[in-house]
Amino acid sequence: MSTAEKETLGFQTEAKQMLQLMIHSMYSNKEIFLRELISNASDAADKLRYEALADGALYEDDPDLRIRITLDKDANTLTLSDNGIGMSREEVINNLGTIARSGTAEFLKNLSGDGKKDSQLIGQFGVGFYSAFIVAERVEVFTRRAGLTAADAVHWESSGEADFSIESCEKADRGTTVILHLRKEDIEFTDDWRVRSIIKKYSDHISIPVQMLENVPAAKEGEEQKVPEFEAVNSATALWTRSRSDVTEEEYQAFYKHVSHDFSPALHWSHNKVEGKLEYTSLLYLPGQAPMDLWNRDAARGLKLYVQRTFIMDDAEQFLPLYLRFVKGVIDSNDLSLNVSREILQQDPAVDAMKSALTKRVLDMLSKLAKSDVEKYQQFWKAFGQVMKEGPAEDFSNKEKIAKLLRFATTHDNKAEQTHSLEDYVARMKEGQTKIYYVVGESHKTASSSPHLEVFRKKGIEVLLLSERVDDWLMNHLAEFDGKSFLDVGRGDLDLGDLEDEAEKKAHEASAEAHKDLVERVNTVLTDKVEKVRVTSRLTESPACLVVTEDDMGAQMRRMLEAAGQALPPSKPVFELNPEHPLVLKLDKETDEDRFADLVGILFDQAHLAEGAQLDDPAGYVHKLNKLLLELSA
Ligand SMILES: Nc1ncnc2c1ncn2[C@@H]1O[C@H](COP(=O)(O)OP(=O)(O)OP(=O)(O)O)[C@@H](O)[C@H]1O
Repeated sequence: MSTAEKETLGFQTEAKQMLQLMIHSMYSNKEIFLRELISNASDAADKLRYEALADGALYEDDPDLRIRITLDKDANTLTLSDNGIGMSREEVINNLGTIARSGTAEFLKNLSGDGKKDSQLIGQFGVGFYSAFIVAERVEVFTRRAGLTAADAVHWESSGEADFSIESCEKADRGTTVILHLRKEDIEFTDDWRVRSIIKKYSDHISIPVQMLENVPAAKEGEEQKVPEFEAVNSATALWTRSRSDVTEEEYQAFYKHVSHDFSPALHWSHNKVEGKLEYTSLLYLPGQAPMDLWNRDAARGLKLYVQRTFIMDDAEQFLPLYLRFVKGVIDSNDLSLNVSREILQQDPAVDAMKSALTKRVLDMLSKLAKSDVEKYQQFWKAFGQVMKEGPAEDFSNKEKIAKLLRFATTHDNKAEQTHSLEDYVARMKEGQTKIYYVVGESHKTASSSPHLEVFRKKGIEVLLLSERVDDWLMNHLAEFDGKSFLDVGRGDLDLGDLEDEAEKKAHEASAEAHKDLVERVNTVLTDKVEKVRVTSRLTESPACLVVTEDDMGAQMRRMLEAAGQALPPSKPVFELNPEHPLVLKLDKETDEDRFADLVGILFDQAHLAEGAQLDDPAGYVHKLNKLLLELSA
């Protein structure tokens, strides 16, 4: 087929669904389409400037980059035209033909049908160009890539339903023109005043002029009518180059939406000019919500990099560590060369120095926020706490700082929300307590009802309740806080240090001695399954529990690695019995060895269940239990 012929191509199935959803959920905030289109045009100008660094001819005698918006009340159209990089035919198909990106199916599953919530989600997913269909029943794009000939231009058209068409056309000037054929009910977007106010509201920070035709008064009799010229509607200076005191909160928020493609407002930001050995400006934002792809480690991340006001690249991930991948923003450096590449960034010592300064900047911003606005900090922690927990392993030098930013659920209030800092914990430590105790469970419920907590509850000692996958990993790297080491209460011998008095220690030794025979009998039954059996003082209500040996990995870590398909050496737990418990007392008196073995088996399996573990032989457990129940009722 010759490229001049008109070709009609279909959107993917999911794409249709996305478009419909977007049109319906954005009806209360229609005007954002203009922000999205201006944002794309501004990115196109940035890209042209960047490519022109290597090939000045791309400017084609038209170096003044700008965006123009024209309105036609009669035709009911809004036209947005830029002289940026433009698109080739292939780029048009790739960029405007695939609404559905990776994760669309997953995303669609998350929708609730509640317009307000869904519109937030759609924003998070990023609708970009397609937001044009919120107000337009038909959209046409005429585009020519810089460097190609006028005959290489492309005309794209769609009514946002099943398909779009694409054909070759002539376009003398480089760049992209988007024509929105507005719906009847959206005629307001041909109103000059209305459109100007939207530009001021959302796009004032765009660094190139967004122009509209000036309003000229009708000529008086005998005078010549003045022809209107294009004039800039926005202030057209890169926002980060302005001084902090000159930028309003609304402007910072509008700029955030431009750099992050996030529809919801930023939570907080930090804007700084650094002078001295290294000279750069940074504007770093904390998003208010986690993006869809936060857990995809290959997803785009990092800052927009500018060198001396010239856009160089999106997603410059070299300037922040992975655990701060949620931070969005801009860095503008005076020290890097304009033809810097990702490879060069990786080797440049100036980049390392900037990375450590920016990391410190983000951690300081977080610690200030935690002090000044607890509610906002909690919102941050809810969205990004799990990512922050990767910090101590990745960034050893800032371990102490990160540790102060961590928040935990604890037995202080037993709530699932992670609201307690380690500093709070330390301040509440008992006299004589030298360790920070924690328990790890599959869920908050399992952790908070773990039998290992019984003695701690009795003594009023606070324990951190950990239940996220990353927690075991975090604890392995944290090791200590404020000179106090962390101790997993489900691991090794119970070590209460000075929290246990002499009399208690003596009583425990005496009990161990008194139950030597019982321990030996239980050991014989479980011999292949346990490392060891012993009596315990950590239980007050449960008859028995499992303990991980000192040098074994935690049960949670083990389950995680096994789920990932790793073959692990078998591990055997220590089985601890509560000698005060009526069931254990009964066990001690049991003379029938078969029944004794069944009862031991049940206690052993129950100890697994209390940990949230799966039983190796659930049917065997049920069988043993039913047998005992029948004997009981006989
Ligand atoms: N005016 C334009 N000039 C050149 N390319 C454009 C223009 N508008 C859109 N594009 C291309 O189309 C792509 C898709 O645009 P779209 O707005 O849908 O997504 P995006 O800007 O990449 O991300 P987001 O959806 O988060 O806004 C852009 O990445 C860009 O390559």
